[in-house]
Amino acid sequence: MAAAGAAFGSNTYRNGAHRSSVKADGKSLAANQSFKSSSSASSSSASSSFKSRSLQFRKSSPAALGGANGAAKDGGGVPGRVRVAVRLRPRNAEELAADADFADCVELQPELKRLKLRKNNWDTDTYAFDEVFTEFASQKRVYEVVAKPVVESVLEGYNGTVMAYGQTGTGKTYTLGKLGEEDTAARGIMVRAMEDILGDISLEADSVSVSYLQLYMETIQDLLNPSNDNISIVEDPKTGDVSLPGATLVEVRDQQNFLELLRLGEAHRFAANTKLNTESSRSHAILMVNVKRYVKEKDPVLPMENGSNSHSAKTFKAPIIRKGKLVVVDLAGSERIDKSGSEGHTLEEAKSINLSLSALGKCINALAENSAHVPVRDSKLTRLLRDSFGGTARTSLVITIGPSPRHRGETMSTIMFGQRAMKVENMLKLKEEFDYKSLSRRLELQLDKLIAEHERQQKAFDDEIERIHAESEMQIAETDRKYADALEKERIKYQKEYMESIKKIEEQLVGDQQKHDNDSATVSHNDYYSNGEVSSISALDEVADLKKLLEKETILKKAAEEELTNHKRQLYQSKLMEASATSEILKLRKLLEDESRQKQKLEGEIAILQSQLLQLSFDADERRRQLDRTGSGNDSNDLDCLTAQVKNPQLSDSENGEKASVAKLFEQVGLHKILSLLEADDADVRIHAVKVVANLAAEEANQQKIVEAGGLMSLLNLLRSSDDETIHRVAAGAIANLAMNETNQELIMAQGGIRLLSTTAANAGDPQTLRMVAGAIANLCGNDKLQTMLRSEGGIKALLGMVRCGHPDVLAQVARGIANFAKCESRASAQGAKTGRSLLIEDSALPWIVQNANNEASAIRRHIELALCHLAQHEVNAKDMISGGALWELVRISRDCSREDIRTLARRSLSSSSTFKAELRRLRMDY
Ligand SMILES: Nc1ncnc2c1ncn2[C@@H]1O[C@H](COP(=O)(O)OP(=O)(O)OP(=O)(O)O)[C@@H](O)[C@H]1O
Repeated sequence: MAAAGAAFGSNTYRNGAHRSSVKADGKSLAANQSFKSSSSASSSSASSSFKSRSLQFRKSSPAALGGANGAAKDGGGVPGRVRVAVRLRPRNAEELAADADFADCVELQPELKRLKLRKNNWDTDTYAFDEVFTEFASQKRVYEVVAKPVVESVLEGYNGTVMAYGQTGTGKTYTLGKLGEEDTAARGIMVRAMEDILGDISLEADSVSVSYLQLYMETIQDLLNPSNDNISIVEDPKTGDVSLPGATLVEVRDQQNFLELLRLGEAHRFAANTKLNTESSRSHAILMVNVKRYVKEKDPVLPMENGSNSHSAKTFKAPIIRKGKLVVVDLAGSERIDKSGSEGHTLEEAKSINLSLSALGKCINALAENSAHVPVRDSKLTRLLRDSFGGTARTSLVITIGPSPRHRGETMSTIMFGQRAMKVENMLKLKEEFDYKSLSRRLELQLDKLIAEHERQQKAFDDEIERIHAESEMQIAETDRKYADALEKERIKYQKEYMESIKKIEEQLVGDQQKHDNDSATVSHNDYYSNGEVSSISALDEVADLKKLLEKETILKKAAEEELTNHKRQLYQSKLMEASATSEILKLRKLLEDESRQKQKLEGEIAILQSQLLQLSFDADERRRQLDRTGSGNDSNDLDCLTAQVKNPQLSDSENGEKASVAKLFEQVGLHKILSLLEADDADVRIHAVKVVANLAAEEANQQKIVEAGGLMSLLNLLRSSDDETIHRVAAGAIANLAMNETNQELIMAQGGIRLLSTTAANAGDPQTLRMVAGAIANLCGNDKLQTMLRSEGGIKALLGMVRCGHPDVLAQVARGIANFAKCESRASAQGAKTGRSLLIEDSALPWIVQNANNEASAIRRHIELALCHLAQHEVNAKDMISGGALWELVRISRDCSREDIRTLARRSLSSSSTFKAELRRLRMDY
C-alpha cells in the first residue's frame, strides 16, 4: 500500500510547525494551505469555511512528496494544523424523555465557531473550534466543510485523513459511514468522498483502490476478507511510510461497486452491545482509499542524437504518477469504562479502546507541543496513523458530542481532545484574569510605536530647523548684498555728481579767468573802480552757485541716509525673524525632550511590570514547589496553590487536564486535610478551603469522596455558623454540585439542608449567592422522594422568595426548581401516589409561573413552559390553572413553543383534560 509523508514519527514534520511556504512551480503553497474562514454560511461555499481554496500545487515528481526526507530536503512540508470541527447529535428519544427538564450540557454558537460547556449550574467554559455544527447541520454541509478540502488535496497527491472521535452513540459512524441508501441526503463522508474522487479522475487512465480494516483489541482485521485477521503494519525505516501489505486492496470502478464494499465491510464490523448504545461499535474502522493519477507534464526539450539544435528537437510529454491516500477513521467510542457498565470481555475491549485512544491523545499532545519524542509505538492505532496524521497529510477531525447533561464528563473529555488536536497553544478557553505578560507585550508594542513616532517627529523637526536656518541665511545674505549694492550705487552717484560739480566750477573759473584777462587787456587803468565792481558781482554769483550745489548735496546726502536707515530696518527685521526661528527651534527641542522623558517613564513602567511578572512567575514556581513538598506547612499558602491548581488544571497538567490535576490534589494533600481547613480559625483560610472544596465538588468523580469524608456536613455547618456571605455563596455552590446526586440529596435533606438554604437565601443580598442557593434547591426539587418534606420545610417558599432579586440567572434557577418539582408531582400523580392539587399551587406559585411563562429569557421560559405542561397533566390542577390564566399560556405553548417536544406535551395535556376541553369549547377556542 502506498504511503506518503511523515507525521507522528518525524521530528521534521511536527503538525503545523512548518509555517514557511513551500515553493513549487514558482507558486507559494502557504496561501493554498491555510484554511480561512468564510462568512458565508451557504452550503455551496461551505467548504471554503474550512479552507480557502483548493490546492493549486503541482509537484514535478511524486517522489518528492513521498517521504519526510525527500520533502524535508525540499525545504518544508505542508503547513497547516489539524482542523477540528465539533458536531452535536440531536437528542434521541431517551434523552427527550429523561432530560426534558435539564438544560443541555452544551450551548453552540455556530456563528462564532464556539461551544459553551456547562460546568455546573452556574458556570460555563467556552471553547473555539474551526467549525461548530449544530444538531441541524446537514450531512452535505459537514462533508463540504470537513472532508471536501481533504479529498481535494488527496486528488492533488497528498495524504489526507478524516477522523471522528467521540463518545459512543454520538454520531461518528453516522457522520462518516452512513450509506444513505434510503435517503441520499443522509450519505456520510465516505460515500460522498468516493463520489467526488470518481467524478474527478479519469477511469481510463487513473485508478482508485480501497482497503477496509478494523482495529480491534490491538489486532488489525481485514473487513473485506475477515479470515485475514492479523495484518501486520510495515513501516519504511527511511521514509516512515506505513503500509499494510497483507490487506485486501480492491479497485473501485464505480460508486455502486464502492457501496457494496462498504456494505460488506459493515457486515463484518464487530459491534458489541453495551449499556449505552446497542449498536455501539467497539472497534476502530479504517477506510483507506488510494488514488493513483497520471499527470502529463513537459520534459525538458531533448536534443536529437545528432546534436542538432532545438528547432529540429522533439518535445516529449512523459506521464507522471501522482499518488494520494485518503484515510477515514471511525474511532471506537471514547466513553469511560465505569459508565459503560462493561464487564469481563467487554471490559477488556473498553480498556484496549481506551489504550489506543489515549495513545492517540498522547501523540497529538506531543505533536501539538513540538516535543522531541512522539510516542507513536504505544499502540497499533498510532502506528497505523503514523503517516496519515499531521506532517504531509491534511487532517480533519470531527469530534461528536451528545447534548445530555448526564454525559458531561465524556463531552468534556471529547472537547479537550479536540482542543488539544488544534494544538495546545490554540486552546481558546476564555479566562477573565489579569495577564501581565500580554500587558507587558502591549506596552512594548506601544513603546515601539512611540519610539517610531518620536523618530519621525525628530526628523521632521531637524528638517524644519535646517530649512529655517538656510532661509534666514539666504535672507541675510540677500539683504547684505542689497545694502552693499545700494551703497556702491550711492557712492558712484555722489562721486559722479561731485566730479561734475568740480568740473563745472573749474570751467566757470577758467571762463571767469579768461574774461578777466580779456577785460584787463582792453580796459584802462582808469576803469579801476568799475572793474572792481564787476569782479565783486561775479564772486557773489559764484557763492550763490556754490550754495545751491551745497544744498543739493545736502538733499542727496539726506536721501542716501534715508536709504541706509531703510536697509538697516530690513536687516533688523531679518534678525528678528532669525530670533523667532531660533525660539521655535528651542520650543521643538523642548517638546522632543518631553517626549523622551515620557518614553523613559514608559520604559520604567515596563521594567516595573516585567519585574512584577518575574516576581509572579517566581511566586508561582515557589508555590508549586511548596505543593510538591506535600501538604505540610502553612495552610493558607497551600490552599492558594490548591485553589490556583484546581481553577487552572491545564496549567498544572496539560496532558491529562482537569481530572489528573484533581487526582494529584487528592494524592498530594489529602481530602481530609482540605476539609479540616473548612474549620480553620483564619477566615481567609476558611474561604480558600471552601473554594477548593467547591471546585472539587464540580467534578462528578470527587463528589462521593467529599461526602464520605464528611465534606457535605462541613459545608452545611458553614452555612449554619458563618456570617460571611462569600462563604455562604461558595458553600451553597458546592452543595448545589453535590445535590446533583440522588443519595446526596437525601443526605442534605436529612441534615436540615432546606432550612439552612432557606435561611441563607433570606439573608443574602448578592444575586450570585441567591443563584447558588436556588440552584441547590432546584436540584433537590428533582427528587421524587423528597417532595413533601421539601415543601413542608419551606423549600418552595424559599424558591419563590428569591425572585425578589429579579436577576435573570436566579429566576432561571427558580424556574428550573419549579419545573423539576412539577415533573416529580406529575409522575407521582400518574402512578397514583399523589391525589391532591399541586403543592406548587398550594404554596401560591401559580401567579409567578403564569407571569413568567412567556419570559423573554429562554432559560426561564423553557422551564416554566415545562412546569405548566406538567401541572396540566393532573386534572385536579385544571380549575386553578384556568382561573389563574394558565390555560392561555398552555394554548400559546401548544402553538408557538420552539421546542417540538414541549409543544407536543402541551397539546397532550390540553387534549387529555376534560376541564380544559370544556373551557376551550366554552371560549370557542382551538388549540
Ligand atoms: N446528526 C445526526 N442526526 C440524526 N441522527 C443521528 C445523528 N448523529 C447520530 N445519529 C443517530 O444516533 C445514533 C448513534 O449514532 P452512531 O452509531 O453514528 O454513533 P457512534 O458515535 O458511531 O457510536 P459508536 O461509538 O458506538 O460507534 C444512530 O442511531 C444515529 O443514526
